[in-house]
Amino acid sequence: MSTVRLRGVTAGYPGMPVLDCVDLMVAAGTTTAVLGGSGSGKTTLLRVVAGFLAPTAGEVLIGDRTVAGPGTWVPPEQRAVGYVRQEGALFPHLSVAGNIAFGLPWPRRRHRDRVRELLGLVGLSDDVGGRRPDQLSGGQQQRVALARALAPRPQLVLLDEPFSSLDTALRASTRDATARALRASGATAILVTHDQAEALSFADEIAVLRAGTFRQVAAPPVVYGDPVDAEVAAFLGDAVLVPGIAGAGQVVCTFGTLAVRGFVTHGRVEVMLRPEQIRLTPPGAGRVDATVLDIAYFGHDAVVELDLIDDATHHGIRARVAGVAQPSPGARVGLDVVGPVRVFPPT
Ligand SMILES: Nc1ncnc2c1ncn2[C@@H]1O[C@H](COP(=O)(O)OP(=O)(O)OP(=O)(O)O)[C@@H](O)[C@H]1O
Repeated sequence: MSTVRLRGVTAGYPGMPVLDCVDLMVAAGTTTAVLGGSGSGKTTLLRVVAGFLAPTAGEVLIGDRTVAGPGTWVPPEQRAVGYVRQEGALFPHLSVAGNIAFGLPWPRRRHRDRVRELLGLVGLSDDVGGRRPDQLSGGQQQRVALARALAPRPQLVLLDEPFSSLDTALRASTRDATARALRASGATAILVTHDQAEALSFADEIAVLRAGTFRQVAAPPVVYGDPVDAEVAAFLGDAVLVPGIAGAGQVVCTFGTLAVRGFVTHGRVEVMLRPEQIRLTPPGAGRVDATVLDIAYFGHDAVVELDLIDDATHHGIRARVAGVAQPSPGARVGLDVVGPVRVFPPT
């Protein structure tokens, strides 16, 4: 396992700049999820780290070794990096065992014990080894692709949206098996995804990529609870945004006076809270009253759309509540706010 560092990396394609002076540090044995929208440069970043694309500026270090930088270029096959793609890209003519053994150094390709160990590592039984890839489910194929990538004990594993082609149930189980296998192997990993929930649940750190640069790199609870700006907040999940006046650790807004987390700019601000911070009460028993407009029921919880009128201005507010007791559209309810909120300079 190795620490991975990108320092001032700029990269792209002819006439198409993509990454602009990007810095990133992934500590040895940890997983960082690079989260970004379509076309934000996630795959380009992985290609630079793997050695399929040379940066035009900056350097990439894997462990203590510079693998790309001014005057330095280590080809992909000498970087000890495993790569798992969206579709596992298994060799169709080889058995599962043959696919995994393909990832082993040549003299060890006949080592059945290592293949068995790798199957166990990704949560597959021995008898799967004799099957062809087309006799496996999509989730099993992705696990085999991971086993093949882990076979040569790489310093670093790069995962390019490896769960995106799987349905919801298979995605969760394959993701858990992958996380367990990575932890057990001790590999450093970079996962790219555009799925917020996946990034939040899978990684030790999240790096939010927008417009060619990292807007925030931090642990999942920090990027979710303390996003650097309203754009990152909205990218990480549902965000309730209302105007307010801030000062001395608190903010006055349509919900009344609320405690603020983190640094507080004084004066006009945008107040951000998450829908699960809003608790519904009987009318008159909360901080303010609102009218229920609509409810989206998801089983485990429900999202309640509310109309909150403050000083003749209507605010559309979203609350996430437990799925059992929901109000009906048209009902009046009270609203309470749980925990501190975040404030940003007004846009
Ligand atoms: N080979 C290429 N030649 C020219 N432009 C490219 C090439 N590959 C990607 N691009 C462009 O570079 C930008 C970043 O692409 P990249 O594939 O890194 O994005 P991404 O974040 O992985 O997107 P997605 O989530 O849709 O896969 C996009 O605008 C894309 O069109």
